[in-house]
Amino acid sequence: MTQLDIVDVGHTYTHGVDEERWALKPLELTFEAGKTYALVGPSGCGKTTLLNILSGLVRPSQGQVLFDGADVTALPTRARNIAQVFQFPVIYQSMTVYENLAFPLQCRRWDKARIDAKVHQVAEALDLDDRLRQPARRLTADDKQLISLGRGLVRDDVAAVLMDEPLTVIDPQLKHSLRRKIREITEQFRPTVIYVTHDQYEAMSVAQEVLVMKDGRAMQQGTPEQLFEAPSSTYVGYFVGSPAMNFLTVDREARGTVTLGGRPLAVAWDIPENVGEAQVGIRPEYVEIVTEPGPNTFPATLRGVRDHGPQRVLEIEVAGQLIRAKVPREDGVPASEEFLVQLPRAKTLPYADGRLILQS
Ligand SMILES: Nc1ncnc2c1ncn2[C@@H]1O[C@H](COP(=O)(O)OP(=O)(O)OP(=O)(O)O)[C@@H](O)[C@H]1O
Repeated sequence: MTQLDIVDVGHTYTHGVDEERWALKPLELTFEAGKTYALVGPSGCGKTTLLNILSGLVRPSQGQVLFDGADVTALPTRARNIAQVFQFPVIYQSMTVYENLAFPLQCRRWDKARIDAKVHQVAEALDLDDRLRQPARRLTADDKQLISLGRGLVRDDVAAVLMDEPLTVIDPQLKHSLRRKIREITEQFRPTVIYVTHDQYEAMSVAQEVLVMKDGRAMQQGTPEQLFEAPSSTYVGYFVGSPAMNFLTVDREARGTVTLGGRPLAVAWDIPENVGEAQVGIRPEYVEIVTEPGPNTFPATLRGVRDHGPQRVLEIEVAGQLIRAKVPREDGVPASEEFLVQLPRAKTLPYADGRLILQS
């Protein structure tokens, strides 16, 4: 496993356009050895461009790519010792599962006994050990994707495993178990993994660190918990979490205090006076339905109810603005359309001009 560094790397597919229009604006990133990272963002945000720069398929317009400190920017893909898992499983159809897993090791001239031990170790982790003698073409798409991943894992010296939307062709009911399996085996084998997806739920469930991208820029990198608890921008707050984070426009009063619909609102930390348009963000999971008035309680009106798996999402109007509360389904629906909500102070974060105000 290898650390990958992106040093001032930027890319444009069209020469001569100004940097604002580059597919990837110059950025610095470190992918630590042995960790799984997800690159997530909407279509066209630059995820594949970044992945292709790491694999060597695209030579960046500027900057350097370092593998354990060595400059690989000019090296082609085959010289980078990476494993790739694509949207569609790429396996040797005419070979058995065993032969597919053994092939990269035969190319490296490992001896038979060592190959055999390694193939069995990886096949067991992938739950494919009972199908080693089967032709690989007979396997289902999710098992074929596991073989693609396994072919990277058998190589102890692989620098990184790059995965590009690997669940695209997987049946929805199998996606959940394949996500879990990928997480388990990357934790066991600890390769450096860069996993591209446009699905924030997939990113949060597979990766230890998630990089949220927008318009060729890295918006925030952090653990799933950091992105959930403290999105650095309203964009990340909307993009990560389901339903999205609530953002409410508030009024600033003297000495950094704020009001919502004319009532005082205590926020996690103070808002300096010199910031732009102020909002507060609160996750639907933290909005509470209460019966007694108290700190940070506001009159609310129920506007809609949606079921969300074992949870229920209440659409609520507070101070003329629509927010969502996510509550356990067994809690039922408030008896009256008019009730009180509480926005717990510690979970109510201040934003100005779309950016989280940093705690001073
Ligand atoms: N070969 C290319 N030639 C010209 N422009 C390209 C090329 N590949 C990508 N782009 C452009 O670069 C930008 C980033 O594209 P990229 O494919 O990296 O985004 P993405 O986040 O991976 O999107 P998707 O999820 O749709 O694949 C987009 O505006 C896209 O149109």
